Amino acid sequence: MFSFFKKKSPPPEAQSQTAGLHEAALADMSPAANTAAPGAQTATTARQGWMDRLKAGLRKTGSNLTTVFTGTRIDDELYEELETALLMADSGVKATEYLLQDLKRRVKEAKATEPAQVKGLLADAIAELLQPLQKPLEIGAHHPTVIMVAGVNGAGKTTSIGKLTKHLADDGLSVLLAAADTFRAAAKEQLAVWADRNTVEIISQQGGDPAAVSFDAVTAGRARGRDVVLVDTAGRLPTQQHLMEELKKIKRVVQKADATAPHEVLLVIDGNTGQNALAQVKAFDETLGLTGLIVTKLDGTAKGGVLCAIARERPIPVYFIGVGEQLQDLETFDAREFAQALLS
Ligand SMILES: Nc1nc2c(ncn2[C@@H]2O[C@H](COP(=O)(O)OP(=O)(O)OP(=O)(O)O)[C@@H](O)[C@H]2O)c(=O)[nH]1
Repeated sequence: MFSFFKKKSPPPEAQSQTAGLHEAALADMSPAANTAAPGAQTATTARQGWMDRLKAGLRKTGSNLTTVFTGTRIDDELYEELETALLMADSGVKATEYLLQDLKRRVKEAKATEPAQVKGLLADAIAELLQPLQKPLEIGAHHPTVIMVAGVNGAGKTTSIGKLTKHLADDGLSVLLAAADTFRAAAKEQLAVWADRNTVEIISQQGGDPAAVSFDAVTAGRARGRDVVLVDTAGRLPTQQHLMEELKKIKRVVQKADATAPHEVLLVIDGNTGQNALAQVKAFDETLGLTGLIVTKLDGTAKGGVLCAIARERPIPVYFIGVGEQLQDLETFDAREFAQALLS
């Protein structure tokens, strides 16, 4: 299932041999991929299943927004209700103001007369606002690609790493997990369950230093020729200065094992925490320099608008979103799909 990852182009000499595979990989990447390719039908069906789960997951956020359009007139009251609904969805003041202005312009241009049309135009405005967040995770430019994963306690880091590992392994990529969460007793075991399940290796150290575990994992990943090294770090709050310093140290030590690493620094945020998640993005970005986000627990939350706030205030790519605890509940982020699911 290549739709999850964009693989970096191989060098020119290798390109001719792998052209078919590479083209297939890129062709399938888009959710709206051409259905003529072999296996594309299955991919389309899987994506449809995902769209249904996404719609169900975002229902709570979406229902507050869609009720705004049940009236018969496009008037100040409609825009005021919409403003409240966007703020309630944790879109934040900046994104809400931006969306309202953009929407009014679109309504004027389209000469819309029905609230239902305005709903469609809002979906367009949200999709365009979220577009900069849509970017595939690239694997293959480095061997191994080292991905460091951080986040506050309970955001869903370990679960997301497990799901990601499974998807990578399904794509034929070899994965080595670094259990650098040496604080939480069960974290290593939790990763080990995923490692067993996915037949991937895990590097851990009883009560060890997280930076040392990460160093060992990157070194082992290089020596063993693995495609990806995933580093799971312990949960921490951005206000815990010493723990934020520890993250910087892990990053520095990873760089010692491979001067080009980490190639990705991901933050996992719990979508349920709304504006707080935005504050986490800003704080972790300032400490670590984030390259991507994974937004979990968008199922059952009324705060899914936080993605609009992120797009407006700290547009870091959202590689994946999660709408449940099952493996298939983590998928690539698509701006238009998200906007459509929100306003369906
Ligand atoms: N509903 C829902 N639950 C999720 C999702 N992602 C993760 N979870 C659940 O959230 C809980 C915490 O997930 P973990 O992966 O242990 O979180 P963590 O960030 O590794 O936690 P710490 O290591 O304590 O910081 C678990 O019960 C997961 O099953 C999601 O997308 N939706």
